[in-house]
Amino acid sequence: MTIPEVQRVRDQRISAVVPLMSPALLHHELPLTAELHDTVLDGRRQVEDVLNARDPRLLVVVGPCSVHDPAAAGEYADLLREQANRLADDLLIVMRVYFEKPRSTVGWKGLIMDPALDGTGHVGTGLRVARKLLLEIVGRGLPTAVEFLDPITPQYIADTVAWGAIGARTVESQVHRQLASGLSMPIGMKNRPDGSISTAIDAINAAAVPHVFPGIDYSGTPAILHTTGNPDTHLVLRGGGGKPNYSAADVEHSLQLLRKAELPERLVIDCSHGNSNKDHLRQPIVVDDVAGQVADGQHGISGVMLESFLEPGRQDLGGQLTYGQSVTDACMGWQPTVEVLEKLAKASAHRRRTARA
Ligand SMILES: O=C[C@H](O)[C@H](O)COP(=O)(O)O
Ligand SMILES: C=C(OP(=O)(O)O)C(=O)O
Repeated sequence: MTIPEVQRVRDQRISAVVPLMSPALLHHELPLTAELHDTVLDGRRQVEDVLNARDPRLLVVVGPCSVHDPAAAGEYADLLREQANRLADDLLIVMRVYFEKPRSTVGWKGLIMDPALDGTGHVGTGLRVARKLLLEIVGRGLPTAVEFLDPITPQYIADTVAWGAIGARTVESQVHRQLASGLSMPIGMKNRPDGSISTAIDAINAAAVPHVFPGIDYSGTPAILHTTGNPDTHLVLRGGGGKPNYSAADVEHSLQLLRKAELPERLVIDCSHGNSNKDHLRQPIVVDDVAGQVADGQHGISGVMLESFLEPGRQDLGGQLTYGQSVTDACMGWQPTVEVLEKLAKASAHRRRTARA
């Protein structure tokens, strides 16, 4: 085939191809120092210990729905760090530092895909900004959590992450299950947006075993990746299908499904999304219920997820932005977040004390 013939069939809907630095180049520019490396490993070990009941604390994955302004996320991390230290006997606090947003249809896809927030899609800049912020947050001693959405991005940032999620919209995808099987940290599998829990259980089983699939290596070269399987995946209940699924009966039902599938009986409850009907004012109501279950000795609840930022609510992109307010889902403001964390710490302390007695 001549080159013009190839060009008539190839890349017919690609309007531009822009070079992107390799993961190795970005790591060289923004390295994970030996000290930060130990902090990441320690954060992952603590999450694993909570999930495997070697540590009686409650895992709390908390932070903005998405990062759109690294300065505001950094300020939030400073505040959260104080709470993480203060409540460390009872809670293992991990900050949501979410850069990739899966959309139901279309919308802003997060800071990695669109760091200028205007659809220009400077992914190289997005990866650089994301890695820099993750390193800064790890440098404050806070473990970080992200959703892994694109199968290429983990090579650029996953070394900074202590807990990862496969989201409700991708939990049925083989690509994401394969990815989870090779990721180095515990991964939460969310129930599907229609509420299906069995799909997340299938994902846990699929990610637990080795897979072979094409991807890129650290140098950015196409490679066939052979994974070992991830033993630290777990269910995340986020509500769905128009119904919440955080009640004591829902939790018991999910634990039964896990038992039937011969999987560890542990789960995380996302107090936002389908469990709050995306109303940030409902998150504390969900927390009240979940804290009650924990205090009553429900050991199947390993953790909770909260969406929280400096300012309550949400705003649309496009106009003058309010500092510290979410541009995706509505978040609790800072003060209610502190109150909710205290409530969860008390519940966790009570569960630990009564288990010992
Ligand atoms: O967490 C954020 C959103 O719930 C998710 O990205 C889907 O958002 P959308 O339904 O507004 O697209
Ligand atoms: C998109 C998210 O959640 P879900 O996949 O549950 O909708 C999220 O946690 O940001």
